[in-house]
Amino acid sequence: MACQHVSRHRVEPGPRKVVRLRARPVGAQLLKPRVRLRAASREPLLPLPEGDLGLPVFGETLDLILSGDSFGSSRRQRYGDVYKTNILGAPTVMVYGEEAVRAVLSAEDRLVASDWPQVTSTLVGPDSLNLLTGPRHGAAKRALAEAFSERAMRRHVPYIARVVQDYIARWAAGPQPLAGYAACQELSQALFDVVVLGGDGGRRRAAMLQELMARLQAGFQTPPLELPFTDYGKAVQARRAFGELVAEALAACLRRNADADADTGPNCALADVARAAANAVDPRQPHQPPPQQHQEVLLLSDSVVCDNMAAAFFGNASTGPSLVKALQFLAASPGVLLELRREQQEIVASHGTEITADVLDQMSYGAAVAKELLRITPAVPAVFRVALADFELLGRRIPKGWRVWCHLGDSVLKYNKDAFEPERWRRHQHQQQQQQQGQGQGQGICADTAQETASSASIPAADGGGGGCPAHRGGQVTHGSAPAPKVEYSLPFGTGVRTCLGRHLVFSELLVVLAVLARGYDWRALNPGEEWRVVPAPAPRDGLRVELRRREP
Ligand code: HEM
Repeated sequence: MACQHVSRHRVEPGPRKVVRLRARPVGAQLLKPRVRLRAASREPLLPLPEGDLGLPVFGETLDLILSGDSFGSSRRQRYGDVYKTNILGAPTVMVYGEEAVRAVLSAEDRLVASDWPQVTSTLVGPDSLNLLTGPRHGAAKRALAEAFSERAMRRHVPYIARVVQDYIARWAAGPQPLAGYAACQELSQALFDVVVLGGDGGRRRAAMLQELMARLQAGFQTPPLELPFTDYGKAVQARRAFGELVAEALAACLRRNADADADTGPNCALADVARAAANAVDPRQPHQPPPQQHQEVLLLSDSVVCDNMAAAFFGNASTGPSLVKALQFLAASPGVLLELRREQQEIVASHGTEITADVLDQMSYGAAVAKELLRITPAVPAVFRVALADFELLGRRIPKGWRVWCHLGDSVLKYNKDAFEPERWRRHQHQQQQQQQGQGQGQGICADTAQETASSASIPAADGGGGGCPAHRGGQVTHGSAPAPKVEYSLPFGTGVRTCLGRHLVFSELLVVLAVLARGYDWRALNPGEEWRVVPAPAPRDGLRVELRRREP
């Protein structure tokens, strides 16, 4: 969803104050704030980024559509990590490179803001995380965070495993070849149903959710003409139907929450949110302590909850494309699959056959594969912002009102040309460990590194960063003696205050899928080199047909 929209913004002419947005070498961020904002500078106007604004009105839109990912790679090569273009009449700055992307995304609400089309308010919701800004966004995110936290997701792992096992067993028993992409989308909806909505995850509900999602997505790609037979009108109806589904699920959750003795398994995320809402004290009522300074209060009314379940539902649309990459890239990499199988054999020998959170913790190779699946052909190639003020980035002036596209990894320029190489994450982890030993534990180690080494299978970085210690991601190591080789950057879940809410869910699902496939199945892709398209959303061009069967014991 993050890449589905285009909107126009007024560009104000003339000289203005420029705020300096520094992209620091990432290692230096361990000690100092990542972005240093200077008071508005009086110095002469900085140059705009290099690049071409193209034809009047159309800009370079046609070129972007026709040349696909070579549009970005050729320009990045020519102009560097920050260049200007014009997409659909809106001057746009393309930003690449971990340092620059992090710098921009950490200036959310001060120098940049999320850039969503107006229909988002109708098709997702005015109180969704996507549209909320500033303290209200922070308040909503805090209220939702626990329900989607790593701790909460650990409880769901056995249930995720049951759904994944059922679906994959059904795929293997069904007609071959299997349409892998559609099957993975259905699986991702079933998992959303179980974990988020508390549904049964059955095929009927998964298909219904997928149908609703297809209509909603189509609504973003057509003129907002709300008639019963237009795509937009159907999308509005789909959003209403989703709202009713959430209302039913919420009522069921409240009944379940009230019946504390019932043994109904773990709360779904919606039930956790409903419970948090019920326990929240309204500080606007008399005799309640006032909210802390600068803390916005956002009571989780039913409509706020519903809008954010819709936001989660949209976010979940990126999961199917990520799961199907497991089928494609493992089929094409027998060595990786062999290593995964070996790891699973060891885990089964020591932990038995059940798949739990503790089992996922043991999947250090599986975690490397999952990170690589998130890195390669990323499901969300870029996130979109608009500049709220003039600011400086890498010596260039980004004018107020311009759109800013932040690309989430080097892999975005290598769709269909990139190498699938989970080993890079093991090398990376090894480097981190060496760094830690060289420096003494706990000294100058960033949170990303600490989290990765605490649990080898843990999700990358609390801010969604995919690469662990930044000192290894930006190329130049700044807190060790010897420079490490340049490592590609990968921020599949974004970074900053808008980091993906569902990242722990996605990572758990990916690990479970890897474990189930490696333990019990053989498969081959009919077209192992099948290319991916990027527009309107990343997906294998022909739906990835695979022949899948249970392994002989
Ligand atoms: C592989 C799957 C996924 C990928 C690659 C992904 C990626 C992202 C990215 C890059 C962002 C940041 C957007 C921005 O900065 O503008 C984001 C935000 C978000 N994601 Fe995900 N996502 C995935 C799955 C999910 C799932 C499963 C959920 C819900 C359960 C979810 C819910 C959200 C929400 C609500 C936001 C908005 C956060 C905010 O604005 O504060 N996502 N996602």
